Amino acid sequence: MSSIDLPVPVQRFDRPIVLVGLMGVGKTTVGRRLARRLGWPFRDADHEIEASAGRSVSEIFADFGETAFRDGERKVIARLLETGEPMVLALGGGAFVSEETREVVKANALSVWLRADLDTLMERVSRRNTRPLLKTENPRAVMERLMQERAAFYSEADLAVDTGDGSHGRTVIAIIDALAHHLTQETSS
Ligand SMILES: Nc1ncnc2c1ncn2[C@@H]1O[C@H](COP(=O)(O)OP(=O)(O)OP(=O)(O)O)[C@@H](O)[C@H]1O
Ligand SMILES: O=C(O)C1=C[C@@H](O)[C@@H](O)[C@H](O)C1
Ligand SMILES: [Mg+2]
Repeated sequence: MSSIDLPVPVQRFDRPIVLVGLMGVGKTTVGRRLARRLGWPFRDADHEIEASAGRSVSEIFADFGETAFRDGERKVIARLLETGEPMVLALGGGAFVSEETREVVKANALSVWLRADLDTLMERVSRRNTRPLLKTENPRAVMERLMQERAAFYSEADLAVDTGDGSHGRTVIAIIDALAHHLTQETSS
């Protein structure tokens, strides 16, 4: 499929698209596919921090602490979005909690909150043991708490898309449909 098959408002859209949401919801894997579908570059805030620190996210948490990770996260996201280049950018799960990051995203990009229920999230995060916040006795309780604490921040995103229990491909289509709808409403208002 080429970009010509995309809805016209989406073909014309040229601002960065930022994916937000909880760990395991699909920001990285869906974001990469969405970028491919749009013919745009894909960036992932976690991967950018890892590349600049020369360490994994878990190692950064262990060696420098969460506060240092959050500082680096804010800087990386601001630097990526300052360029104004069209890209799909997957944020780390906690990045949108920062007011500074929410402001940078609002000024430079369109944001999409990817959602899933607790059971789906726990099933998805169980596939890889790379998330320092979930290396605890009761990761489900941590996820449930983060879900409650962060909902108000995520709800500031421009769009919300349920990832359901379907495939990555279906989520990409749902994002493109929601974007087309949003852009059509924006131009008619
Ligand atoms: N829509 C989907 N349907 C089915 N499986 C999915 C879907 N989205 C993501 N997954 C799977 O869930 C797992 C977690 O996805 P991913 O790593 O993209 O999450 P993330 O939001 O980037 O998490 P983190 O915030 O920890 O980086 C992966 O195994 C991925 O293949
Ligand atoms: O939800 C979070 O706070 C996190 C999500 C991941 O993407 C990483 O940024 C890190 O593991 C922290
Ligand atoms: Mg990710």
